[in-house]
Order: sequence, then C-alpha cells, then structure tokens
Amino acid sequence: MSPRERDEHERFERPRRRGSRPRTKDRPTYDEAPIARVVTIDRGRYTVTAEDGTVVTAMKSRPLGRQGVVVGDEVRIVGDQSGREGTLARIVEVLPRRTVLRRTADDDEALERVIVANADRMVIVQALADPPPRMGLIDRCLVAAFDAGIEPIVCFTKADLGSPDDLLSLLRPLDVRVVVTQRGGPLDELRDELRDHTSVLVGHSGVGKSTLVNALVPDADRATSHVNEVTGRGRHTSTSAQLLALPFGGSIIDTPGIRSFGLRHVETDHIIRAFPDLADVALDCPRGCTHLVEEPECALDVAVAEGRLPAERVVSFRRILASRATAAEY
Ligand SMILES: Nc1nc2c(ncn2[C@@H]2O[C@H](COP(=O)(O)OP(=O)(O)OP(=O)(O)O)[C@@H](O)[C@H]2O)c(=O)[nH]1
Ligand SMILES: [Zn+2]
Repeated sequence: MSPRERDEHERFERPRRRGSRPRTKDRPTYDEAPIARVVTIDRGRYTVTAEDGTVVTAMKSRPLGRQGVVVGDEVRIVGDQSGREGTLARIVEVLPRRTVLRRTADDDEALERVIVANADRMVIVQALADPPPRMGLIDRCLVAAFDAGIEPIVCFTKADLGSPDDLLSLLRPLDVRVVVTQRGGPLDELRDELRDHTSVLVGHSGVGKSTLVNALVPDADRATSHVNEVTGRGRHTSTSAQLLALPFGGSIIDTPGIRSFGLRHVETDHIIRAFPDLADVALDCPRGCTHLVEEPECALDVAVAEGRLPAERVVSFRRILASRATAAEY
C-alpha cells in the first residue's frame, strides 16, 4: 500500500462524529467516500462504475460484514479508484436500496435471495415463437415485479415468427404495457419505455435478449470486453447479472442468472397493491380472505356479480395469484 493510499485509508476508517446526531461510537462513517454503481459481480470481485464513468474493480471490505452486494447497488468505495489494471478498491457501504428483486432460493429452501437492486422497471422478454411463449411464466414474472414494487412491461420478440394477439388479450385485463419487437425492426417504443429508467430484463435463454441488448446498446460487446480487461476474466464464466448504460439515458440490467423465480415468499397483499381497483373492493372481504376462486365470500365475486368489476380482471388477478404455486423452474 502506498503512503497516499494509507492516508486515504485512515481518513475514511477513523470514526467521526457528526453534528448533533453522533453515530455508534465504534462505527466509522464513510459519508465522504465516493458513490459507485455495481455493474457486475464475478467470484467475489465487484465491477463498479464511478460517477465519472471510470470502471473500477472492488472487493467487499470488513465493515460490510455479511451484508450482500448485488448488481444495481449503489455503494461507497475507498482505496485505489484509478481503474488501472491490477488495482482493487474496497466497498465500505451499501446505500439504501429503492427496490429489491428477490426470489426464494429453492423450493426446499426458505432462504430469499436478492437478485438485483434499484431497478424501477422489469422487462419481461418472451418470444412469440421459437421458443413458444408461456403465459404462466409471464404471470410469475408479473408477481415478482408487483411484489418488488417494480413496474413491469412485457416485450414480445420475434414478431416475424408469430402473432401476439392471443397473449395481448390475456394481458389486457391486467393493464400491463406491451411492446412487440423483431430483429432489425424499429425499437423506438421500447426505447421510450426504458429511457431514464433502470430496467431489469428477464426471460429465458433463446428469447432474443442478447439481440435486443446489442441493438439498444451498440457498444455492449465493447463494454463487456473492457470489463474483461479489468477483471481478467471471461464473460461466459460469469452467471452474474450485468448493468449496461443506455446511450439514450437510463440503464438495463441483463440477468442471465435468473433461471427461476421461487415465489413462495410473496404475500397476496403485495400483489393486490398493483390492482388498486380490486384492492378497494377487497377491503370488504372477510378477514383472511385469500381472494382465490374457492373463497365463498370474497368481495371480488360480489363486485363482479353486481357489475362493479369486470369479470375478466378478477379472473386474471386470480390467475396471477395462483401462478405463485406452480413449478419454479423455467
Ligand atoms: N426469427 C427471429 N429470430 C430472432 C429474433 N431475435 C433473435 N432471434 C434469434 O434467436 C436466437 C436467440 O437469440 P439471442 O439474442 O441469442 O437470445 P438470448 O435470449 O440472448 O439467448 P441466450 O444468449 O441463450 O441467453 C438467435 O439465433 C437469434 O438470431 C427475431 O426477431 N426473429
Ligand atoms: Zn377476497
């Protein structure tokens, strides 16, 4: 460690008291350490971008303890932030997360894992054919988005191979926005949805995510190889999500690692929040009502019978609720 680095170390590690609201005696504060964003993670090495765009490799430092750091996190870093090859900064603090996308780790495991932090939009990518679209999978992604308070949109790809009409009629009662794309086709509508947002892309292998990402971020490959220069590791060994800045504002987080969304942790209350009209009516439900079709006195049924709610909206909401219980793997 150079003398300059050591100085910086001490400056940030010395506990400081602030004004009238002192922190715990032994806990250092890093309020002046620069903020960076985690763009990808590979075997304990965190690639972060500083506010000026410098790409820095960092590791977790002791003050974090067992706290997780995920892609999309905003962190404070100390140490060498030059980004030069072979240098390593340290992550000393994770800033409060605005959103977290999580999943139950496994069906036989009660653990929840955070996948991505601070996304405010989820793009559910499904091909119209090859591989065939699966409404059940869209439903499960919607549940995950509603649970996390992340606004979902559905992006149907490969429009040259199939028609979106049937799926559109299934989605219409859910009030979810949809864009339809095809390779080489216009992307203006999708760009409008992504601009100035942090969007997490989910979808299984082969749906055309890379094709989309490359069209949206023309230098995505270059950015990836730059990361490789820094970490000295190959892209394909990583199962981490990766955050890419969009040239028109905002960023996207590609998630090759998401193979499944265990959804056992998701509570009905979290889903119904995304359906304000139903939530209003459900205030009249008996205590503990699950709002599922077998509930004898669910207020949603009463409202449908009295013409206060469209039946198809309640049916769609129940399909979403029920999708939590279906197989996690996709
Ligand atoms: N016909 C057609 N094929 C497409 C379209 N978009 C992508 N493809 C093809 O579909 C295949 C999968 O596309 P990718 O972009 O690699 O899909 P991905 O979702 O990134 O898949 P992984 O890389 O395995 O995660 C490739 O052969 C693409 O050329 C499209 O709009 N129409
Ligand atoms: Zn009910």
